[in-house]
Amino acid sequence: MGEQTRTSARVTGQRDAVADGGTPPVIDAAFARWLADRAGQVLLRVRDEMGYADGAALKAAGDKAAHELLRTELARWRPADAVLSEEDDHSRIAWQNGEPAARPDRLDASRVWIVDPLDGTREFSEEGRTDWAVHVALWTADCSRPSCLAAGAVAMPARHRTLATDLPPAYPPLPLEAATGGPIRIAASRTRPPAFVTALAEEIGAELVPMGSAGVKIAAVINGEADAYVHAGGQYEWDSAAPVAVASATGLHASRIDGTALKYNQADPKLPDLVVCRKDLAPRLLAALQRHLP
Ligand SMILES: Nc1ncnc2c1ncn2[C@@H]1O[C@H](COP(=O)(O)O)[C@@H](OP(=O)(O)O)[C@H]1O
Ligand SMILES: [Mg+2]
Repeated sequence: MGEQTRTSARVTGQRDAVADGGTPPVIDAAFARWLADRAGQVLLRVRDEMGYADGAALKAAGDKAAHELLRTELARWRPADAVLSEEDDHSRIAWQNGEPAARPDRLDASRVWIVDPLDGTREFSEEGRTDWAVHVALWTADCSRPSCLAAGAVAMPARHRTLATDLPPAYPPLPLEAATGGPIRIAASRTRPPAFVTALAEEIGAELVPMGSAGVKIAAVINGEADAYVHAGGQYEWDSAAPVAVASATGLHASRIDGTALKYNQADPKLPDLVVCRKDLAPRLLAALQRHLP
């Protein structure tokens, strides 16, 4: 290939890249933000184009469009990395007698992107609701960060806000009421709050703040709109990986509700419970949780 051909191929390639959203950042955390934002733009377009008359169709179309965008861009820009996506049937494990029937390749990979193309799917399908998100996290085998999450981004497109580990938000301010032992605010599922969270809130005199999406709830703790997010009874790695990466980078506490570490890229992607809260609240909350473990 002559230099002129090479140059024009480079220019054409650059034009194509710009048309599709440009060349992404090289740094993983900035790439995670870029990717989550791009999927968020796709989701806003799907909402605009379809409207809200058929909620089930809107949910399915949103899940599919965001998943395809993430899969395509990860294959294009991070081809050597493995992916665990909520919407990817192949990434789910078939179990035989309590063992994985086939070991997924990601268990031997050194870098795995754990993505939830649309978290808060129900809220996405309801007109006017902004509590839904795109999650993009990077798990690495070298495990230099909490829970081995090297990078993460949570895009909240309908709020025009993205939180990511490249520019972790400042540690949230300590509200005077909470600092002096007053009521704390616990973000909880608006549609299926675990029964024990209600009991826990009563015991410690906390107020429950209902909202959709695990990512949006953890973002609420990061932003200081809530003091904690407590969940139990079922969830998967993709529901929490990205927001936990950002919360940890911000300086918040994140663990299982029994206080043990959150582990990602496990054979079984179920990760049924977690607590994210300000560090100063963690001892009080974990002690109360011990009395309410489901
Ligand atoms: N008991 C449960 N079992 C499995 N997933 C659950 C769950 N409770 C919540 N989730 C998942 O956690 C995310 C946040 O839920 P909620 O808004 O109710 O707090 C949702 O993700 P998706 O929207 O990606 O499915 C939801 O499906
Ligand atoms: Mg989810």
